[in-house]
Amino acid sequence: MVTVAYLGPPGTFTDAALHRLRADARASVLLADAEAVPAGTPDEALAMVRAGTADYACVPFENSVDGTVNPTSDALAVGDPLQIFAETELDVVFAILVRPGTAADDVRVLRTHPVAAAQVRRWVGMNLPRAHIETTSSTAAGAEEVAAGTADATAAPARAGEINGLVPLAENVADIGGARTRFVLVGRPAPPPPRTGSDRTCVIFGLPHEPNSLVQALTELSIRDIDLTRIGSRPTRVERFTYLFHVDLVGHIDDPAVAEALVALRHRTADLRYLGSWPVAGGGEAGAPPPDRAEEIDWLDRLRRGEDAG
Ligand SMILES: O=C(O)C(=O)C[C@]1(C(=O)O)C=C[C@@H](O)C=C1
Repeated sequence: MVTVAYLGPPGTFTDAALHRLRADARASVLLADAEAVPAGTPDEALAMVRAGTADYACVPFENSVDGTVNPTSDALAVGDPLQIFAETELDVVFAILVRPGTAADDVRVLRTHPVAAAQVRRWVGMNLPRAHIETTSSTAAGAEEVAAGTADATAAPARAGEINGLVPLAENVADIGGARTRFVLVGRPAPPPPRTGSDRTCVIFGLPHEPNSLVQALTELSIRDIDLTRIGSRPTRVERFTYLFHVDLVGHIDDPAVAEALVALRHRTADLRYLGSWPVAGGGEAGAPPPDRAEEIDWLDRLRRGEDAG
């Protein structure tokens, strides 16, 4: 039986993302009849995969308002290598959940996930004037705390309220409309899903403290017309003030341009970690796909065979 760890408890956005992955034709092949096991943090879910107590982990990866989900990125960057096999995206809107009978004026402590807090802070400031926002491990953990009486309110998916016997003070709350979060399905290294023509590849690497090292690494992508969709740096936490670069690019390891760029990046960077190539959510557009160079590769093959290359 396949086991999939996810950022729980039940009722989180990640729980909803896992449901969506189960319904996705490609990801459902990996997740058929999978047993879902809640974990307290992305790190814990990924550690279960590394330890072999789970086959996959479903974790939040990137939010359109708050950016990269750092606890996930940091956990992917160190420890035994892991690989991303699928992604899904969810619209993120919040219900402000309270125990029945709580009025807006009664809310002193609102506890929710830090990424959720970043998306409702303005609304809370305007509508819950006495509330102080504190952070907790997930939105649904916030809902459990409200049910237990250790917080007065949370910002969470409406389903977290149904599960925990809470009621909404407000629904469809979001400081910036149209926010989305991207979630990924992570497993131990294995052949990536086949190239679809609308794929993403993720790498993490270190760079020597030398002039131009970042420019040179990025030039390996730009000269091959490879589109970057996300770049960030995070402290290595090993040596003070040294960083790892996290890069998402458009294309698949089986795209010749991406394969060449990976070889070149491996040469120019330190500790390059390949985090996988996988189809973009919903078969949507990833961005400009890398050129396929089919004509040039054919030309090279003909040269190798000693044929008239033209
Ligand atoms: O706490 C949850 O419900 C989560 O699934 C985590 C998470 C995140 O890390 O971004 C997911 C989506 C929302 O952006 C807020 C929180």
